[in-house]
Amino acid sequence: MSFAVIVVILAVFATGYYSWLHTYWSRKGVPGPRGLPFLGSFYELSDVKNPRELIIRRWAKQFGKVFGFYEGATPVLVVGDPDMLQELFIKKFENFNARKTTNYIHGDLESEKEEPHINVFFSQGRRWKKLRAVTNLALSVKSLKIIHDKMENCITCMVDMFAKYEDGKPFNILEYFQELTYDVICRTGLGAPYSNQWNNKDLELLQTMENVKNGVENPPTDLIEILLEHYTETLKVCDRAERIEILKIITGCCFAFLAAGYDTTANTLAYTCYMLMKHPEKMEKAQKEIDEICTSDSISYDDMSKLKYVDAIIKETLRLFPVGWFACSRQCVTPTTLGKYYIEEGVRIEADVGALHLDKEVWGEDAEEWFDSSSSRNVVSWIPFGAGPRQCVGMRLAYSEAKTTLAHVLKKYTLYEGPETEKELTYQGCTSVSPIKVTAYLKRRD
Ligand code: HEM
Repeated sequence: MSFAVIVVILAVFATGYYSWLHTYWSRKGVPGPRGLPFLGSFYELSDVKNPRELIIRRWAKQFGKVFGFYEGATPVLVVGDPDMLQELFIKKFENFNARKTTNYIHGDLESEKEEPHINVFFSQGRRWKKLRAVTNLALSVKSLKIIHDKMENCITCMVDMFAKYEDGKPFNILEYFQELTYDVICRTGLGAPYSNQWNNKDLELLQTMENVKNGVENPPTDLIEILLEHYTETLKVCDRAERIEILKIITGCCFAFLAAGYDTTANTLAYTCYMLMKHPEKMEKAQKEIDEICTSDSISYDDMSKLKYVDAIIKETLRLFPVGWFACSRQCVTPTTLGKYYIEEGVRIEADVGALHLDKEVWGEDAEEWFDSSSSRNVVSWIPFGAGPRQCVGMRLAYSEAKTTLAHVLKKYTLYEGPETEKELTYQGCTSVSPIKVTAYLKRRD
């Protein structure tokens, strides 16, 4: 048999096998797009100019609350049904404790001898439990109170820069929030010594790395130091291998904070300001609350915690613009059923956060409106931070940062919509989606 004939036979077999793999969902009676041979919908969902979330929204309209597609040969189930999501995130957490990911890139996600890039976001099983415990500690209320002043300092730096727009010039407020949230993570998380907004090429982390080597003597002032303090006693007595393990855990945490906490919070702030500009009466109500509670120049952690109306508008913004949608996923680690479907190991599940947050059965006929508060009977009908034991560990930091920022901005300025403000937002990004621009105008209040 000639070489060419062997190649043709192999190609036919491979195509047949992959086509059969792509009948996984239809064999279970689940609708959905089959996509391209071999690739499934992988290619379509990786187009930066055509955000993934918009494609999922289109498919949901076509196929309903539960549908399946393929990433290469791997089946992915998209679920917008609250009861099935409750099973996925909470009741059957042990069967679905892994995040949907591509093991080819991230290596062994569970063992203690994993490759170095593993962090709490990607890990699974025992490894995740260990990393999550450390991350919980770093982002506890106690830690947030420790870092509050530094965070507030980054915010006032940003608000000071707004002075150049007091003459009514339009500006892209999203860019400022991106600079801010990056700055906040660098200063409160990674040990950068001062604010470096709009000039952050050289993040001075060397001092922190020295601290990592030596252990810290003074009380901690940022998240790296809080983690180091946690390990101080162990670092004094442990051997080199353990020390390296601890360093890997700390750098993994820092990487996760940076990757997960930067764009998400910046986008949330930009969307909230956009909605406030469209609803000046709600901005006024927020300003009234801020004026009543935040009576001194500085806004303390306790003042921030009392801002109930500001809290409600952020939550409601996250319902309409669920910026962390891409992260709301799981992978099956032990076969089980989900709803009426039997799910094998390795199958990936994504929550259809967009459909869930706009579900008229849950939110009413006017689900697409921006209300003053988000409340629903079902615990998994509002999941901008995910749900269950793997819910976003940075949620409290995100709220505290977003609320303190809004309070400082709105205490000093009124934002308003002008001729260049986007009538409709346009989006970019593939996995995580951001508005391209949010053009704001501001007016000093005093
Ligand atoms: C508005 C801002 C934010 C949103 C909407 C958001 C959303 C999410 C979502 C949806 C998940 C997945 C949850 C799940 O699987 O159930 C997640 C996980 C995570 N987020 Fe956030 N996040 C935000 C801010 C932050 C911040 C500020 C940090 C840290 C500095 C952070 C750190 C993490 C980490 C480490 C995980 C992985 C948790 C785990 O797997 O155990 N996030 N986030």
